[in-house]
Amino acid sequence: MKAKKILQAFYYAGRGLWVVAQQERNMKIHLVVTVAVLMMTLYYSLEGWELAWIILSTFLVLSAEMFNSAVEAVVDRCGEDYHPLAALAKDAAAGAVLLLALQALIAGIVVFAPKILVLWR
Ligand SMILES: Nc1ncnc2c1ncn2[C@@H]1O[C@H](COP(=O)(O)OP(=O)(O)OP(=O)(O)O)[C@@H](O)[C@H]1O
Repeated sequence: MKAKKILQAFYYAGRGLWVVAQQERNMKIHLVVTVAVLMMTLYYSLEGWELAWIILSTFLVLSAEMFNSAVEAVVDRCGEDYHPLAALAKDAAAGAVLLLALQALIAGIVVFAPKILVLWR
């Protein structure tokens, strides 16, 4: 009985990932970037700490986008009419994604830029 509940929770979580990946344009962009970063990670041999930063940054951005989609859905469920609090909720959630995307960009530059520059020299 308990095992069934746990499996069900995984199913709902997986369904959430699947639906957001299918419906949200920004999540599709994040996933394309994730595949590109994965390919770069396989191409360049990364140190343990570099790999840890890339994996952490990637998962943080994807998770933030999931939360952003959740906030958007809840706000839209509350009503379509304009409300400053609805704007604040959506803008703040989008801001969180932006902050983590910037952090991921910086981590990507710190890790990959030296390796790419070596190839150009
Ligand atoms: N009900 C609302 N009341 C006030 N402002 C809103 C409302 N809905 C959306 N907005 C404003 O419009 C912006 C864009 O909202 P929208 O729901 O289109 O999200 P989005 O970021 O474009 O996401 P997506 O297009 O991926 O669903 C919000 O960040 C917010 O500033």
